[in-house]
Amino acid sequence: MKAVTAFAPATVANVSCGFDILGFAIGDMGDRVKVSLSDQPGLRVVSITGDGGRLPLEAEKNTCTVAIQAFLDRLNANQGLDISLMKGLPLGSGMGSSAASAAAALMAVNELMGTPFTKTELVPFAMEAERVACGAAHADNVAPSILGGFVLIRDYAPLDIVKLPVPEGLYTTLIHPHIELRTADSRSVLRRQISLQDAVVQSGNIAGLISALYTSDLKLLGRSLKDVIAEPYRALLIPGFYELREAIQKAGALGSGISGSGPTLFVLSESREIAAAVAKVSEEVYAKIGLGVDVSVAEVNPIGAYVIESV
Ligand SMILES: Nc1ncnc2c1ncn2[C@@H]1O[C@H](COP(=O)(O)OP(=O)(O)OP(=O)(O)O)[C@@H](O)[C@H]1O
Ligand SMILES: N[C@@H](CCO)C(=O)O
Repeated sequence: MKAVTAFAPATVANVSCGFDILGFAIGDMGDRVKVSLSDQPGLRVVSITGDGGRLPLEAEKNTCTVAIQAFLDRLNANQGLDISLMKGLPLGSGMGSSAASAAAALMAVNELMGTPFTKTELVPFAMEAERVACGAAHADNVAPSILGGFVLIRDYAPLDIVKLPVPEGLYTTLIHPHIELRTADSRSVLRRQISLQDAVVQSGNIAGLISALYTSDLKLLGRSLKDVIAEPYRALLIPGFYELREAIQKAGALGSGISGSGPTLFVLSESREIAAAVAKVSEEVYAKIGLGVDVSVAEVNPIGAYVIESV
């Protein structure tokens, strides 16, 4: 039976000031999904590795199968499919774990079915998976995971996705303290209303960030990494957040923020050396706090999801 395997990378959603509307794909860590044609009707998750046995096998709960079901529904198709998921990302980390599974699954099934959709057209199917994973159909992880690079979701109704330029010489340090934060939980601490003053501050920073990407002005990019909407509430859920931020600034970073809904922090730097220095001070801060941490340095992933093998 024909089978296709695809990969989709980790993502940094929000990029500080762009709550639910900005994200970028990062590095070469991600999830792999194999989708095989089957004689049996319906969708089956036949195996999951790398998740410590924690992810659901039920088709209506796993983000791979939820996304594929939305894809098949749009085609009015009811092809039986077997799905194998190889998790490469930690759950509840803020690195777009649920999104990477959905994005890889869609790349694979799209290839298997003769590529009826463009990459951009796959995004709404992956958003349905996010709705199941965290209660909100946000696109700022799934869109960059599928498309690569920096992506703006200008509007959700109707969906308007804009690919943004990736400036050269940008390095990201990802700091993942060993706690787990469910996106649904870190969305529940947010305020439903914001003040006019905060709206003005946030708009200025989003505009600054977009401008910085087009002009490759890395200092402006760093200055624009400010979030007055989500970070003040989510920072309280991340041990050592303010201490870490101070150490990061002293190490010479351009700026930093919470990756997606946390607990991972992303830090942007203009050289690999500074990004490595940020990694070192982060390990020191967490050693002092007594909490384990994984730290890595990566560049923006410009490609996004891709097909690895079609047999
Ligand atoms: N294939 C899957 N991969 C990952 N998570 C999945 C998958 N299928 C279902 N889920 C559910 O999604 C939730 C994990 O998503 P969550 O949004 O908390 O983490 P994340 O994707 O790493 O974070 P973030 O969206 O902040 O980047 C878990 O509750 C998990 O059960
Ligand atoms: N924009 C989403 C991203 C989750 O990774 C949030 O901040 O809740």
